[in-house]
Amino acid sequence: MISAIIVAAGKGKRMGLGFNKLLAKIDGKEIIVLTLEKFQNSNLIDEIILVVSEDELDYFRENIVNKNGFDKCRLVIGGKERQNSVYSGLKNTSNADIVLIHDGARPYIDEGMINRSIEAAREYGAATVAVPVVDTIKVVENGFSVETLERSKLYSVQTPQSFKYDLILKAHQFAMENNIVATDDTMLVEKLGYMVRIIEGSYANIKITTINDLNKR
Ligand SMILES: Nc1ccn([C@@H]2O[C@H](COP(=O)(O)OP(=O)(O)OP(=O)(O)O)[C@@H](O)[C@H]2O)c(=O)n1
Ligand SMILES: C[C@](O)(CO)[C@H](O)COP(=O)(O)O
Repeated sequence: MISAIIVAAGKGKRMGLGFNKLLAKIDGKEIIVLTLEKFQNSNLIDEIILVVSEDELDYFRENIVNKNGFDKCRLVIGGKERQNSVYSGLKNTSNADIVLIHDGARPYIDEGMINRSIEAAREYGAATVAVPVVDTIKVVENGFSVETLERSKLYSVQTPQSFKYDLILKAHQFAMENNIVATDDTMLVEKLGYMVRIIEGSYANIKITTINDLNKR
């Protein structure tokens, strides 16, 4: 069983629309619909766990899932932080052996990334799509550069992030027991001492975060 956990329970504060940015439309379709279509149409994905906020559950059920015929999709309620939402999704999969965890805010993923993610999770246990950074990255303290990192070793990490189910569940449980907070899920697996495979993402696979991202392709 291959489950896709799509996290969509955020508030979109940096977008500043006053509502969930995933309901903003690009070319006439909600961002979350563009994302869900990719997984609904994949013949490798058996179920979609869509994680939403409690106050938006009914809206998403009627206007996103039912209206668009996403029959692979089950809705669950997320939490305060992205990490809590992912864990809620993990606890509601149906006997998954592989899970893909994906930001609802990344609508421009393609079938190749989904397929590579599944293959890599099977082979390595943990994987993430990523792209080599193109800017020079510096460590800054008090407004001054204190270190310039070696660019050839730096990657910008995206989603899907894919895992053997038992491993990512153990990693989230370890994080809760040890108050570990992470901005992505592969970091939690690394905290358990496991290696994470880096697989090819795309510079088009942006996370829609601020208003300027709405016009990017
Ligand atoms: N408590 C949360 C926070 C975020 N997310 C989801 O995680 C993805 C990546 O998070 P981000 O881009 O930061 O979305 P927001 O948290 O909504 O943005 P902001 O930080 O600007 O409020 C998004 O699809 C978002 O809906 C979630 O499911 N639950
Ligand atoms: C998971 C992620 O998309 C990897 O780049 C990113 O860390 C999410 O960050 P956010 O602040 O929760 O959007």
